[in-house]
Amino acid sequence: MYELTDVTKEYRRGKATVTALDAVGLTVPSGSRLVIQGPTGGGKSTLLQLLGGLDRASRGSVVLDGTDLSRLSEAKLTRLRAERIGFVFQGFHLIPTLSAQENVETALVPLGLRAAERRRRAAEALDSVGLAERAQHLPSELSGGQQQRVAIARALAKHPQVLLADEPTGNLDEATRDEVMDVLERRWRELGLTFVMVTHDSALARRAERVARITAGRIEVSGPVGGQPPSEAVPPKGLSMT
Ligand SMILES: Nc1ncnc2c1ncn2[C@@H]1O[C@H](COP(=O)(O)OP(=O)(O)OP(=O)(O)O)[C@@H](O)[C@H]1O
Repeated sequence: MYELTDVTKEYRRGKATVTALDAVGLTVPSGSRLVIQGPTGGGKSTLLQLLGGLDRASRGSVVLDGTDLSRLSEAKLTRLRAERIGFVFQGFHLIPTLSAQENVETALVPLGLRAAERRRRAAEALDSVGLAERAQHLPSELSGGQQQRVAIARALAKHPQVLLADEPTGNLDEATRDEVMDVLERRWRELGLTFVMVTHDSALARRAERVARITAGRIEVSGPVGGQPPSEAVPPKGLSMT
């Protein structure tokens, strides 16, 4: 569970100070989904970076399961990110010279797992997003939707508690967008992840239980605080998508 209290983030731009987040308070219960929307420059990506420990708040606290991310040493923050937080971005950020399997394995290197265990987990993660048969393909041999599914497998192979996605369908056409969103939703429910996603897409936001709107650094949240996924909507495990 995330608990944010009075979180302010300021950036220096020359002599000017930009307030990207302004005294934000927010709770995201474990296992729930929150979609973040708002106008460009409102502070959405900044909030996601603070949730992911990629940056630190200027003031206030960002607490994940009792740990204040703004107070952790750099080494502990790096470790926490590697173990507990999966990221998916708009540009898939796959390494072009590595196969899908090798791309997923890279996320497991910081965990100190043996090579055989890395291979097993990466294969399992690719299978879970319907790409078992594409494991040996290079990113250039995969469609955009398949590349994003590799990126999702890479984010989830470490078995994180939290999945953070910044415009994960922003580079995809409508049909592919739904395919990728279906995979994200299914894995969120099956794994009981805490799932926070930034999107401009109102159709995707309508699927969410809670939506936060950030405008000029101020946040407004609509929907129930609990926001647990409805259990009857859980699709069958092992659903295959190729
Ligand atoms: N590294 C930085 N240095 C200086 N200013 C920054 C930096 N990152 C973000 N900002 C500023 O902080 C504000 C919030 O930016 P942020 O990227 O969080 O907005 P956003 O809602 O994600 O926008 P978009 O929808 O365009 O991605 C903007 O005014 C932006 O210019």
